[in-house]
Amino acid sequence: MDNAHRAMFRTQVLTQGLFEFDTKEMRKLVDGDHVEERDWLYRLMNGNPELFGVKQRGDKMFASPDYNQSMEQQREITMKRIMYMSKQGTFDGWLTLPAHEIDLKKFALLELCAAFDHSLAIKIGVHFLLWGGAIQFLGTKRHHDKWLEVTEKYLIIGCFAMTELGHGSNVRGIETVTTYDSSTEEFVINTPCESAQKYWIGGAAIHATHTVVFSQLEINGKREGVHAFIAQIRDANGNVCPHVHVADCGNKIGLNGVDNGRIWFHNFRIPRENLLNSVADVSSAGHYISSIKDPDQRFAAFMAPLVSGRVTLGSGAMYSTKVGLGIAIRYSLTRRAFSLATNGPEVLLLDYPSHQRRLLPLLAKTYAYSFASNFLKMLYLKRTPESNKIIHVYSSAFKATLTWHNMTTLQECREAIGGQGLKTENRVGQLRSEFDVQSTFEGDNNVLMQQVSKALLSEFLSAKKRNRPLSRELGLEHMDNSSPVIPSQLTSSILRSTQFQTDILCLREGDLLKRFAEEVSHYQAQGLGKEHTLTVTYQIAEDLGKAFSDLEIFRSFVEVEANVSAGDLKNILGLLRSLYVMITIEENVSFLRYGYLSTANAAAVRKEVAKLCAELRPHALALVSSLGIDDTFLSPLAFNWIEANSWSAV
Ligand SMILES: Cc1cc2nc3c(=O)[nH]c(=O)nc-3n(C[C@H](O)[C@H](O)[C@H](O)COP(=O)(O)OP(=O)(O)OC[C@H]3O[C@@H](n4cnc5c(N)ncnc54)[C@H](O)[C@@H]3O)c2cc1C
Repeated sequence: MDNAHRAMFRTQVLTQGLFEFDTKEMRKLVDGDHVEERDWLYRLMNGNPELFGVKQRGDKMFASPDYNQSMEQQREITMKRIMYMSKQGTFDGWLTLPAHEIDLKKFALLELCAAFDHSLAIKIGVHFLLWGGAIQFLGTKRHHDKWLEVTEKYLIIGCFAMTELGHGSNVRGIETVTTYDSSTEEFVINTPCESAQKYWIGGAAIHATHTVVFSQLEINGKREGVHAFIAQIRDANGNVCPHVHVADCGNKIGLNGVDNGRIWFHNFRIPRENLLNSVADVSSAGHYISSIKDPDQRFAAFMAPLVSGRVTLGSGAMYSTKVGLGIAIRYSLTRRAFSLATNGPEVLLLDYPSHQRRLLPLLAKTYAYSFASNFLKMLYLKRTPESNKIIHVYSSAFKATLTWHNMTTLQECREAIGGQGLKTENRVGQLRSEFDVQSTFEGDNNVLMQQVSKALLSEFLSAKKRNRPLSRELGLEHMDNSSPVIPSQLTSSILRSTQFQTDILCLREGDLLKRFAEEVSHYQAQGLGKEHTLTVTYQIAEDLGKAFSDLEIFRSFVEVEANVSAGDLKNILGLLRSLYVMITIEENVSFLRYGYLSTANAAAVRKEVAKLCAELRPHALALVSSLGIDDTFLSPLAFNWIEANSWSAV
């Protein structure tokens, strides 16, 4: 490489800002916890070049799966990586230590796995969080003693069979049926029709030896609703057990390292003890017993294992978003295109205001969403039986918002790096395919958002009926006061104030919740049933779900900032928060639709977005360096891409 090119990579990447903040301190805020353990896992992966695809490109090393391998090869190497990580102690204590000691570490390491490869994270997640979580949350001592340790050591491999061909989001509608035979004290599981075949079950096609089967329980001809059972589907030699049929779901648009499969059961018998019985049990004589009498509450209790999955999907999505932004923003600091004057130097991509507008708001959102995801993990960690409903609302809203953001960001990053985005080596486009599935699994995003609005409505109506204050846990207490008033003329300093930002987001949420309640009551007065009413009011419900999510994400940002003392770090956080709020307002038409902003004020917000982007531009490199992604997980495009593409490197 000639000297001119060398200088290009040295000087442009080191563009200095007006002030400098401590990138290590920022990383601690973004990661939230277990920074050293995350670095330990980076070292573990980078230390096994063959298994983790670590290769030299130019003057740097990069670790990445080879997505050009066949589906079979990708599955095999994913399993090998897991077994290697297991041997190195990565999963020690994941199911046997008390939750408050291990959960955050578990989540931290899963985030790292997601940044390396989604299949790796999902395959581990299915085994530990879905299968293992079902045993933990739905089982009792007899199941914990028998299954948790062997699961943690990978002596068995678990999967989670909930979805069927005919029913996904509507779990209550599943058709697999389990009856009880008191003469042998066994349950008998059956797939009564083709739409009842279990579908998409991660691990079922090849590796899983055991599964949790979700099924309708029928006792003495009476349907007791969905229950969960343990079933061994393969023997120690990997042969499928009698009375079970398994088929492969085949190639997917991404996530081919996970062996998703289909399962049918034909008079498949399991011992009575295999019913996961923390919620309900069947006596040896065949009597159904449950301390939860309300079928709705009983069903909700069976959905508990899905919550931890939702918590980690959001945080894992943020990690792959950071990889995309790390690559695209670093590239935009070294790549030039066109000059603004004849014979003038070509302009760096990130010096174009339009390029800043494409990437920097996504970066600000990623900071905001990372703080929100850390908040959610703490909420989950401190859970009590009473807080389950609240966690369900937050995890649903954040899972949807964060995974949607992940897709938008990866697509924008793929376009921002131009033609290089097509090269699998550059990761961004591939990550987009690998993570696409997140918006529909572990709760379809649209369905989850409906549940958020429903929960807010039910809290609002219940508080009104009982004449009590609105829930602080859901952050609705602001509605007990009069609605905030937005200044008629918004200046830059007002727009950047936390007071204005709080007011506008609260105004929107409060107003939408009241409008939603009014619309629902209007339709009910016309004689429409409760469920039907909720389907025709979907537009306002959709706006409300987003409003709740945006406000709570903003609040988690403010909380992080409050714990940082005055100085450069706080200054940069202030800019990021303001950009997060401005872009949220700019992108959501609801602020104009319902009149929370005048058109003049909406124009002021738009101008502020551009101003904030320009102010953040000098900090772009420091901001992506603080995201906690090891250089090896980026791609040659993020560094010296000329060297990596030189003739000598071919
Ligand atoms: C790669 C992969 C791995 C998976 N792994 C597992 C696994 O290990 N175990 C497991 O049990 N499952 C697994 N799943 C299944 C996954 O959880 C389901 O795909 C998901 O729950 C959605 O169900 P569905 O595909 O039947 O879609 P549906 O629920 O039928 O949804 C289809 C569409 O209808 C919309 N819709 C649904 N209900 C409503 C409504 N009330 N109002 C308006 N619109 C609605 C949805 O928004 C969606 O756009 C996996 C799926 C994939 C693709």
